[in-house]
Amino acid sequence: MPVRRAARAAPGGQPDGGVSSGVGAGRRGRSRVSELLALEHVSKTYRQRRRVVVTAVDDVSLALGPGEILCLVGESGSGKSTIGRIVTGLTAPTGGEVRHDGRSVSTMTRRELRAHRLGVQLVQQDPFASLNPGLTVAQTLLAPLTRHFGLSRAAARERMAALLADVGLTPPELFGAKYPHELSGGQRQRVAIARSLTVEPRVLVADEAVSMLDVSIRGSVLAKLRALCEERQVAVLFITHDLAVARQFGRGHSIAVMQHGRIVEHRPTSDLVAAPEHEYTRALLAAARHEGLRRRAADRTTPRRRQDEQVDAQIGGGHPAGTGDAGRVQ
Ligand SMILES: Nc1ncnc2c1ncn2[C@@H]1O[C@H](COP(=O)(O)OP(=O)(O)OP(=O)(O)O)[C@@H](O)[C@H]1O
Repeated sequence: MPVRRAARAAPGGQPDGGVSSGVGAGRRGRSRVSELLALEHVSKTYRQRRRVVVTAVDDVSLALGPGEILCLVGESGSGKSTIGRIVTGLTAPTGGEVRHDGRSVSTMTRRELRAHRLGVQLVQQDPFASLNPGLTVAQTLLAPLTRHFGLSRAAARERMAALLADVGLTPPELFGAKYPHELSGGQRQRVAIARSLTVEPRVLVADEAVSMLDVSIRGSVLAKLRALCEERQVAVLFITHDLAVARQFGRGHSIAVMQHGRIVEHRPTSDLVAAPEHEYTRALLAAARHEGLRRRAADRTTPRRRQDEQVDAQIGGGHPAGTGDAGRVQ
């Protein structure tokens, strides 16, 4: 199926009218001065006993510039995580090319590959599974700081305290001494975000990074993540099955919708939400609206706080970088 030509959101959120997914995206991506990371006609098939079992990703092209957010949305099994794994270098594509700073990952030396993998960090769905249960928060954060940057113990501790403050976990002495099981889900995910930032990545792949969190704290974690990435000009590939979350997190940037391993629509967030062009996008939007109405109705019958509105306010409220809900620990 041909992929639509689509305008992309440039850093800062202004669509530049170019093509960023599907046929032609790579050509344009190569000419972009600000291209940081790009997939060009990437495919991934999984085989079993030499037989093709599934085409998880089929001819996908996309590009990310510094500080740019691209939300990848689609139903379960559409290939989102496979793209995330390809971008982070955890999975090799079976076709196409991945470029970092204009260099093809497939031709990189071992040293360059190491730098590529450090520069593209993954924040996963389950922070419990991604944090070592036997290490305190301080041990988790100090290791990369001393190992990769060769910082002295004192300098690493100072940097760790700043990172914990950045994700709203203060005082650092209190949180540094805790093990993952002594933290709430929201706190664990903040530690996972802080850890991914220790190596000063240029790209973050957030794969369903908040979907296990209670809706009441989801917004604050997303607001924190967005503010940090804006402040550091880190590009984000934000993977989610939830179009409502993508709409909020990707405001001013762009959304790519995936179905059966292909990107069927990739446009600036506001345009895609206001006038979806693909039938599948329209179905996703209708489902998101239905879910929103259902939650609001449930809120009216429950004297609890209106969580959806709270999430909207937290995500859309434009917390100043580095503040957000700092000091209000979830
Ligand atoms: N290691 C693997 N071996 C074989 N098939 C795989 C493997 N990993 C993924 N797949 C298949 O590839 C397809 C895409 O999977 P992927 O995890 O990328 O989808 P997804 O959109 O991220 O789904 P979800 O939202 O449920 O995580 C699915 O059909 C899945 O079963």
